[in-house]
Amino acid sequence: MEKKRLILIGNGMAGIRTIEEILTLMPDYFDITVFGKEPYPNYNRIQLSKVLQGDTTLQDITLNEWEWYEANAIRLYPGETVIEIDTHNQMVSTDKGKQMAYDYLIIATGSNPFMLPLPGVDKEGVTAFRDIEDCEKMLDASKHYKRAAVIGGGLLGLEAARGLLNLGMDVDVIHISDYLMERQLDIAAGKLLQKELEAQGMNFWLEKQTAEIIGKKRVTGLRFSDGGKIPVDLVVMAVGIKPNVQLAQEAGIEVNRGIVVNDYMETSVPNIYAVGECAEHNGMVYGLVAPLYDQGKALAKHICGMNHTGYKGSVLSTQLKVSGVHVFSTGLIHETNQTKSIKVFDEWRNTYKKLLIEKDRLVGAVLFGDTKEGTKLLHLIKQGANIEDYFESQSATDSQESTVQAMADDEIICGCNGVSKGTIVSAIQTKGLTTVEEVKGCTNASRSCGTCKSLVQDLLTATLGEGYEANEKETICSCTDLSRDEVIEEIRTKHLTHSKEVMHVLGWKSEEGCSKCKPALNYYLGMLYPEEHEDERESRFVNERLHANIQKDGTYSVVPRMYGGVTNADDLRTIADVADKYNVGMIKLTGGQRIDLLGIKKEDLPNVWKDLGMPSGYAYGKTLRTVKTCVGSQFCRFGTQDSTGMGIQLEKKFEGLNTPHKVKMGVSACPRNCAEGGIKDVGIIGLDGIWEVYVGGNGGTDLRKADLLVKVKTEAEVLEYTAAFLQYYRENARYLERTSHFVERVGLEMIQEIVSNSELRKQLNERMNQALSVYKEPWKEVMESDTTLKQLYEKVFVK
Ligand SMILES: Cc1cc2nc3c(=O)[nH]c(=O)nc-3n(C[C@H](O)[C@H](O)[C@H](O)COP(=O)(O)OP(=O)(O)OC[C@H]3O[C@@H](n4cnc5c(N)ncnc54)[C@H](O)[C@@H]3O)c2cc1C
Ligand SMILES: NC(=O)c1ccc[n+]([C@@H]2O[C@H](COP(=O)([O-])OP(=O)(O)OC[C@H]3O[C@@H](n4cnc5c(N)ncnc54)[C@H](O)[C@@H]3O)[C@@H](O)[C@H]2O)c1
Ligand code: SF4
Ligand code: FES
Repeated sequence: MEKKRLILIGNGMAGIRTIEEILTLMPDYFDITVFGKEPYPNYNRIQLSKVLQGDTTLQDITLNEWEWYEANAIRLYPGETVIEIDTHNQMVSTDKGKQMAYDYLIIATGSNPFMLPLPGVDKEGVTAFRDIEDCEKMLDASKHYKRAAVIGGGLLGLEAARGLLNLGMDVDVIHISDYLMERQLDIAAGKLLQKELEAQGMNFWLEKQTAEIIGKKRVTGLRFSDGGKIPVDLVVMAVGIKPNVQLAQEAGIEVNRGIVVNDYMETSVPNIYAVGECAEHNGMVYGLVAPLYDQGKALAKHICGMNHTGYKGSVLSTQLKVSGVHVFSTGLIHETNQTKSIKVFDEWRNTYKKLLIEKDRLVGAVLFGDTKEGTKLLHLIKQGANIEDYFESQSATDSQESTVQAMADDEIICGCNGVSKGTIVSAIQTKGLTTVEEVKGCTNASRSCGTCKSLVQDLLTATLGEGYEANEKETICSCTDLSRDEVIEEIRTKHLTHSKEVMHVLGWKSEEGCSKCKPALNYYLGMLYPEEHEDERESRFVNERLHANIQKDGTYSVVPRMYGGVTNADDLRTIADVADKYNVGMIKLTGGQRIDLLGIKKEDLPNVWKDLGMPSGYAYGKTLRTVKTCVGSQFCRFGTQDSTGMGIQLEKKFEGLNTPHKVKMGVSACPRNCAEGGIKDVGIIGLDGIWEVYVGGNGGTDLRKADLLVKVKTEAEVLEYTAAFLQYYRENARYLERTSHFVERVGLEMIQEIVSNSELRKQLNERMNQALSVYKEPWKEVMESDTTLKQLYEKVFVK
């Protein structure tokens, strides 16, 4: 049988999902051609926010690799735009002069960002946030400019603003309404959200209309309709989207706001369908993937000739993808004459919940601070459930794991992809799935925004029991299917010594690797072969390459080593002279008892180091940072041991050691613990005649109290046990895993068992000494290399 010719216009999320559904139903029925304006395979547009926020990379957001099109015999024309549809002859024409006939045509052209028609909107530095190109523009601008303005305080604007903050920019958000996300939240939640985002560093201008974008060639500022002005170097327009309907309109297809479709996604012209953000169903145009995927499912069934009831519209739910902020809304947001509401505001926990009820039926919900109930509420609203059903369902306990256990089989776990608990559990059981990645591949759950990932994990745990965690395989990154342990094993057995070699021999999917695997491989190779492996500086993060911390304004900070936090008058005088000579912007004492010189120009760095004549404090690296000490027995009347001396010994021994993540230490001489060892990676407390060694503490975002590893009698033993712990951590932690997470993952008992075994401890110490033996002071090394000086610091160094 001759295959039917199916053409898809738009290689985006809704169109390709429809093709996937069609392939599942009738893999060999159509001869498929896809035209995509963007020069990429189908990627996850949703994740652009995460790319901007630094949580993932552009390489990692591809949904369907080139090989997928090939394997499914799909002819893909990337970077090619369809410019005309001839509905009479059933042909399409492209901007590259191609003409192609179809039996069926699907239009999935998505939306265009709405750009306010302001004077100056075409200036350099003004961008939308819709595609990879926009994302790259922002990433690039953040390297050269400081001040960003986002126009529009909706979902997109706030996610963009968070990304720009993460990129080191100052961010103003200009919003037309009197509170944020007014289309998705009520005023109470909107105000709580504003407070939270202000605490994160965003600056808001509410009830403001932008009147003009100022600047010559490039934007330099914004003028508001009330006459006020603000200076900016980058403007991101996020004031909504417009369905991309021009092509359909010109072809005579019925268009209202979007391309008008019926329940089967049929347009007004036979054999032409529309799906996604460009389609209008029952007067609704949707801008979230969940309804678009439902449309795709309905269209696939229809085009494959299956019996079905068609698409009936969707109940929407939204979540903001900004870390540290939990907001959710679904169904009706605002009270009406017919609704009654339940509102709970917990000022102490900073949470807010509003439920809207119409004739005893739950019709809407807004959550702030705690969104655990989101999926359940969405499900109940979709079902048209009675409010009593909700109260009954609340009898489940608060823990998330028991939340999934208490869910009914038809409850939705992944809102974006419409995947129910029953589907996931059955796939785990019948297909032997053991990881989130496998569940994603098999059911699509967690394939879009990713917010349901933890629920999928809970379902795996609930279904597989204790065995799940042991089974979960986390690959290093999407360049490989191998886990960290597998890669290390292969490096060891095949004696691979360079990252490129590892990627080549182990069949990396991308030749160059990505920002996740490159520094990780460099670390693993250095850890395995400290003497043989030559550090691959180019794969390190910028601060480590330059041996200084880059600051918001593009200058650097310099922190010289100050062993145990002890200094002297000569060193202080030298530091003062350097500060004067190089116009240091600020001299600041750090939390780790050192002196930070801030505001130094990149080209001055080598000369600053030379004039200081002190070793690098490594305030920028994945290595030992500081050893904070208390004054101890020498001066303090409570001191039982020489904590300062002990700290200096530790710092001198372990300085420059490459570790999976930064390592901080603290040494105190009595339980008052003035050096705060309880929140350090290694904390030492001196008591009468003994030293306690604590590990795995953290004082940062994931606050964790350190665990007591061992009690010893001598300073030599402190050094020996610390070395054994650190070497065990170096050899077994994942790259970028802090000791706090490592200790939790591996378990304190296991670590105690290893380091208390004298033979294993001896071996760990030997390997540690080998690693330490190759240490070279980095600032000195840079100053001795003309090539590095020229390549990295751009100015000839005065030797
Ligand atoms: C930064 C960001 C974050 C988001 N976050 C979320 C989220 O968390 N949750 C959520 O549900 N939704 C989110 N969305 C919205 C979601 O991405 C969209 O709803 C979804 O991508 C729409 O899919 P679509 O296929 O209709 O359109 P698109 O994905 O835009 O695909 C349309 C494609 O068609 C191409 N095209 C257009 N005209 C032509 C032509 N004439 N010829 C050939 N090709 C053409 C376009 O270039 C585009 O590649 C987000 C959007 C953005 C921009
Ligand atoms: N987490 C998510 O689900 C997510 C994230 C990003 C984007 N998206 C989707 O992408 C699309 C675009 O998002 P969006 O935030 O641009 O659309 P939106 O329509 O949700 O929000 C636009 C916001 O801009 C404001 N605005 C309008 N005109 C303005 C003006 N002149 N000055 C200042 N503010 C003005 C509006 O009041 C509104 O709050 C939407 O469909 C959205 O659902 C979803
Ligand atoms: S920890 Fe104890 S010994 Fe050290 S400074 Fe504080 S009180 Fe004194
Ligand atoms: S809820 Fe978005 S991917 Fe599952």
